[in-house]
Amino acid sequence: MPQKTQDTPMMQQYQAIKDQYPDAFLFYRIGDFYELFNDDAIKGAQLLELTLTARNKSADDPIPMCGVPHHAAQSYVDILVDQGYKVAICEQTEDPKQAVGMVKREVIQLVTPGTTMDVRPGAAKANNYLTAVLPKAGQYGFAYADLSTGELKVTALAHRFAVQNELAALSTREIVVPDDLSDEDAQWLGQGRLLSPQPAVAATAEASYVSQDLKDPLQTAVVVMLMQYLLTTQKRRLAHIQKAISYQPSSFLEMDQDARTNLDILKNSRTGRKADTLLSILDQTKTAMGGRLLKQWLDRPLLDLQQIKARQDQVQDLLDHYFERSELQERLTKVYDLERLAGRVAYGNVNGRDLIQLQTSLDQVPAIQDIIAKLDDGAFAALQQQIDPVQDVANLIRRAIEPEAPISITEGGVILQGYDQQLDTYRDAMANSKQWIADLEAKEREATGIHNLRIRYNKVAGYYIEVTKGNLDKVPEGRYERKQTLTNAERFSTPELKEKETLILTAQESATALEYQLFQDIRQQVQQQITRLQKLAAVVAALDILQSFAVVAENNHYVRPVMHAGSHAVAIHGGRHPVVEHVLGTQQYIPNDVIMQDDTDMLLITGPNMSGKSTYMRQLALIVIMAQAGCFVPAESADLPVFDQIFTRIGAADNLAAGQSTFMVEMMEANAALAHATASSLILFDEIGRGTATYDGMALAQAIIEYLHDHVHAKTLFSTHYHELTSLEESLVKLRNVHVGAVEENGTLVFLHKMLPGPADKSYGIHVAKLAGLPADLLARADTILTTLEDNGAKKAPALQATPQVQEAQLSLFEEAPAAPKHDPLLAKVKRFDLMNATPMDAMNLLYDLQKQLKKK
Ligand SMILES: Nc1ncnc2c1ncn2[C@@H]1O[C@H](COP(=O)(O)OP(=O)(O)OP(=O)(O)O)[C@@H](O)[C@H]1O
Repeated sequence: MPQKTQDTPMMQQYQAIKDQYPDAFLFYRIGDFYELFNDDAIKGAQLLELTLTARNKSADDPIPMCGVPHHAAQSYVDILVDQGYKVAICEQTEDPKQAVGMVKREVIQLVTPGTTMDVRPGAAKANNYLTAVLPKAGQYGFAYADLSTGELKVTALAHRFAVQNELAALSTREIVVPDDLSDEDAQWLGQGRLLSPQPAVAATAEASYVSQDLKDPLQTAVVVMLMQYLLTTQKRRLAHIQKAISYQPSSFLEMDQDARTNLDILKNSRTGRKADTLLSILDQTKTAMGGRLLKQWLDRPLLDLQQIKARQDQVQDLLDHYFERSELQERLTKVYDLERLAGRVAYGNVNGRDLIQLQTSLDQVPAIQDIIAKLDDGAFAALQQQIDPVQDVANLIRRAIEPEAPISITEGGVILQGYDQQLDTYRDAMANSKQWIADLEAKEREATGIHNLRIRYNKVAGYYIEVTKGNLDKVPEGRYERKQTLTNAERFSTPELKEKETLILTAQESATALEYQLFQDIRQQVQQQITRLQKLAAVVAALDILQSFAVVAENNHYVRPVMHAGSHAVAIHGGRHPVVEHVLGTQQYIPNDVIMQDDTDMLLITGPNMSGKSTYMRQLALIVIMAQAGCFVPAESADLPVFDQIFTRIGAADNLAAGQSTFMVEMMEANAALAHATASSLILFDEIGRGTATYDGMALAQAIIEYLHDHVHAKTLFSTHYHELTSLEESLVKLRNVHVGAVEENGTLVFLHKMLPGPADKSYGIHVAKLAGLPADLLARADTILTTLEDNGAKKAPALQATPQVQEAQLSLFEEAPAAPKHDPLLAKVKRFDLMNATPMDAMNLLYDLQKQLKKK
């Protein structure tokens, strides 16, 4: 009976390996291909658009199969990992020629979304963070690492909300979790992310090393868990992973997930791309490291006043020194990605060209030091001291590595002449022998009188003397040994030529082997210095950001904000939204003040849609973030406190996919602010309550305003279209009304995008309807209803204490239908008005009149 296909030795080996990686695609190497089998093949063929074939097609049990050529495998792996899958790379670990029976195979690496080292263009300026979350006794150990740069950070978080904020900040795609994670935790952690369970195992030497500075057992445990996962997937020593640094999210300006999305800091919330974000405006960095660090600075702005001022001093200094700044930029453009080069050195996949890039980068450092020395040493003294130029590594590479080194490190040509005596001896032997052969050719030509006699080399025949057919009669008898006959020529050898050939070939083989060994040795030496290289990379990255801030400040006319402690007062004059200003052009953008001294905690912003309320609110938050990141800000002047947190509820963010209604999300976000904000926080609430029926929405909005005003005291911008809320200014001492100005020009309403004191004129809505071309009698009817409503008591928001009158007002507030109007001379005037024959301007005049008289009342 024929053997079943699934039972062949190869398929048995395949299955044994596959069983160890049930949740990964197994790329199984056969010759020049990686093959996928069974379910992997069916799914893989679909995802990778490959042709699905079968192994042993004619058998009863053909096996589904598809494959990719090994040299193109990387891009296929990237596609799968991009979509959130894992890929196990299984190689042949012995030479098939030497194998007895089945060729040995082993998985050499498990590529996962959180561990992939994406080398595609554009990926350089982004970190790929693998996160680990370890819940224990109501707390969460939280660690993250970037495998390509070796960065490793850890913290302990007290609640889910904080974990979610951190996950959002890091845009993490994969979370390592304990293998006994509860279903409930798996549910919320796993939303849109891959969860990779890791069994608890004793810490290896590497895991102990990276966690050795940590004091908190939970933080140690989560770092060990993360490191063990890295070691199991990468299957090699990871010398470049840095010792874990413990941090507290609360030592930076914290932003909730909604704030990060809504403020378009790193990603545009509509497009998901970098264009039209704060990052895109501020990123004039020259190095990939600077680009990555800038994201971190914007993600985690500072709280420490001294640190903020220190950055500002440096930016100012670079602004004042134009020539030094240009020189610095020029140097920085020649610095390659030191962090990732260091990572590749540790990883063992560095080649000669990478080392040359490392040297070129290090060659810039002494010049950079000179430039900094010319700047104000007050601002740069600390940074200057931190620079270790690591010139020993640069010198080693300069002495050892061929500047035009080939990509391969196994075929020679990588190590420079003069670096190693033994290598030089081999090379001399090769060179001398080649000269000897050239001399032999001349000698033989003379001896035989064959002018076109040639000595040549090819891989199959080795060195040989070639004589064309016509000259064969001149070949000396006995001394030449026939090797090969061609149509037009004969090839010969001589004993002395054979001897030289052996000498040359062994010298070449020895030289190549020695070169490889020397290269590994140099790599080892560089690897010893990885920590120093990583430190240098961090300083260069910071310098790069500072010059970027200076360039942006100069080009965009930003000013240095004055930062103060001890009060939460805000005074921004002529503030601008950095991104909208960029999109509209400076000419088009209308600057606005934000003045909230100690007597004001809240600005209640009224104004119609599209008038610029959200832009105004976002503008404040972005100026705060920029200031606390150390950057200058788009304003004529800015005097700011240091905020501890930013909360936002802006726009119609819906989370329907997660099964929550828009209004529920709105309330949850509002709640996050109410629960966690302090007097040092900034809150932006845009039209809270509009997600539900008018009256309960308005009631909630008012209650939220009152709560924030009385209990939280955070600086708050609250925009609303409930005009009634503007009367709260009378009862809440720290609330001020502001509105967006508008003028009527030639019968149309034009928004000025200018914030002005006081509440908005409430009939804007009807004006806008008029602009939209609604019928005149409909508009007139709306006018009438408006007056009726207003008169009916819905005009004023209920006061704080529920006196009998107020209770009455509250009741009428919740009545659905307007009651009949009472007698009033103003109403009489409206009644008399001849709507059908009035111009829009007449209507405006009437309204103006009515309002004036009402205000007098
Ligand atoms: N200060 C400004 N100067 C110039 N144009 C502005 C300014 N502020 C806003 N705009 C323009 O007005 C448009 C609408 O602004 P924004 O979205 O802030 O309005 P809004 O009042 O919040 O509207 P909605 O209530 O519909 O969200 C913006 O896209 C921008 O083009």
